[in-house]
Parts: sequence; structure tokens; C-alpha cells
Amino acid sequence: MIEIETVSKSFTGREGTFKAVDAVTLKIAAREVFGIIGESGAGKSTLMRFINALEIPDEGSVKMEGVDVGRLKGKALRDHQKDIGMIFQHFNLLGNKTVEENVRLPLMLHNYEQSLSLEEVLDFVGLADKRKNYPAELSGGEKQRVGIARALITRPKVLLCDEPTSALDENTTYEIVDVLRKAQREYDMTIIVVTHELHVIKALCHRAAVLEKGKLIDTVEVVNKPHERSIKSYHERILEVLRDD
Ligand SMILES: Nc1ncnc2c1ncn2[C@@H]1O[C@H](COP(=O)(O)OP(=O)(O)OP(=O)(O)O)[C@@H](O)[C@H]1O
Repeated sequence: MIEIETVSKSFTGREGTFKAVDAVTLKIAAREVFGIIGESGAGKSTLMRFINALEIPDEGSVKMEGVDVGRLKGKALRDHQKDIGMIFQHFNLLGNKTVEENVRLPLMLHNYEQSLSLEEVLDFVGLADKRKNYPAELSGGEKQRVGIARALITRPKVLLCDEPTSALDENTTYEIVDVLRKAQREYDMTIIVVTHELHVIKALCHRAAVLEKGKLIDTVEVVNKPHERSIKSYHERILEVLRDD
């Protein structure tokens, strides 16, 4: 579904020009949950942002369903971007809007032919009873559920997740992982997840690309992939970690 072909991107900073992404080639299949891992600054976010044309590569191409994304302009570019949802580490919710206003926001900005109903997405993420609340009244996990609902309401073909659980504690992380896996199945999406958290890749992804200094150094099939994990209480986790020799 997504074909990334020898893409490179350089940025110029105070210390001169450097390659943030260096000749990366990979393919992501429809309905795959694909991770991008690597240390801070490895180029993960830049690589992911090529897919919805928030960054344009200097060299190489990114194709989605055969269309070269970097060449799209005007309506064709907007239509492409409408097929792609995104969720963020810090949720990016509007603090002066309620949960339901935040979730409906994309529908205020563009016309989506296949959008889902507000009720459906709020039920799906388990926030039907919080629809009139403001973000400041929610936990981190609930805020990310709002972010997921806001992405789902447009019924995207592809969901890009930029460090979706990095601001969350361990149990909340697995709750969000479960919501994302369920969303992939229910709505037949392709999901791409940038993270430095290996346990998230393990629980969520089918495959993962490993980036180092902008280069793709490996693509790994995840074994024991998407497994059911029983959510332990915070107390149980404390005992498990502190009493483990
Ligand atoms: N618009 C930009 N202008 C200049 N430099 C940039 C820009 N975007 C990214 N960079 C730099 O490119 C490198 C790769 O950034 P990128 O955000 O893709 O890495 P990352 O692997 O996602 O890192 P992190 O996990 O810290 O977010 C970093 O050194 C970053 O500072």
C-alpha cells in the first residue's frame, strides 16, 4: 500500500547540513501495523511525515496506492491527507473545546464522505460519558482516546501514530495499544507507529523498521505479535519489578 523508495532528506542547522533520512527503502502492506523504531534524532518522525506530505523528501519517492505523494498539489493533496489520520504524543487537543467538539473538529474543517458518527467513535474509545468534559478534566489515557476518536471519525485508510504512548504510564499504554489494535481490525486500517518504546512495538506491530542516524539498518518481523496481555494493577507491577532479582 505504501512504497518508500530511496528517500532522503537533509536539514541545515547551526552545525551545517546533515541527512535526517538517508536513502530509506521499505514497503508497508495494507492493514499492516508497522513500527518505526530508533533513538532520538534517528529520523523516525521525518520518515513518517513523508507519508502525509507534511515533509517532502529531497530525493526518492513515497507512493500510497501507486500515487507519488510528494508531487501532489491543491485538491489532490488535500484529498490524500484526508485519507490519513494522525495521533500525537501530547494529544494536541484544544483546551477550550469539549471532548465532543474536539472529536468533531476535522468534520468542521473538511467534507468527509465516509465519516463515522460522533456516537460511534466515542463509544468505540469508551468515552461516551465524558463527551461534555474539557481536556483538563481528563487523564492522559483519556486524552489520547479523544485523539484516537478525532482521527477515527474521518475513517482514515492510514493512521499515523507519533509516540502515541510516550506520555503515558505502563497500564495506560497497554490500554491505548488495545484500542489501536481494535481500531485496526474494526476499520481495516493500516497503522504506522513511531516510538522508542520496544514493548509497544512488541504488543502492537507486525513488523518494525529500525532507523539509525537516518539509515534503515533492519526490518524485523515481530514474533509473539499482537498478544493478549492481562492488565495488571499498578501495585502488582510494582511488586513484579521490585521483587524481581
Ligand atoms: N524541520 C526541521 N528543521 C531542522 N532540523 C530538523 C527538522 N525536522 C527534524 N530535524 C532534525 O532531524 C533529525 C531527525 O528528526 P526526527 O524528528 O525525524 O527524529 P526522531 O527519530 O523522530 O527523533 P525523536 O524521537 O527525538 O522525535 C533531528 O536531529 C531533528 O532535530
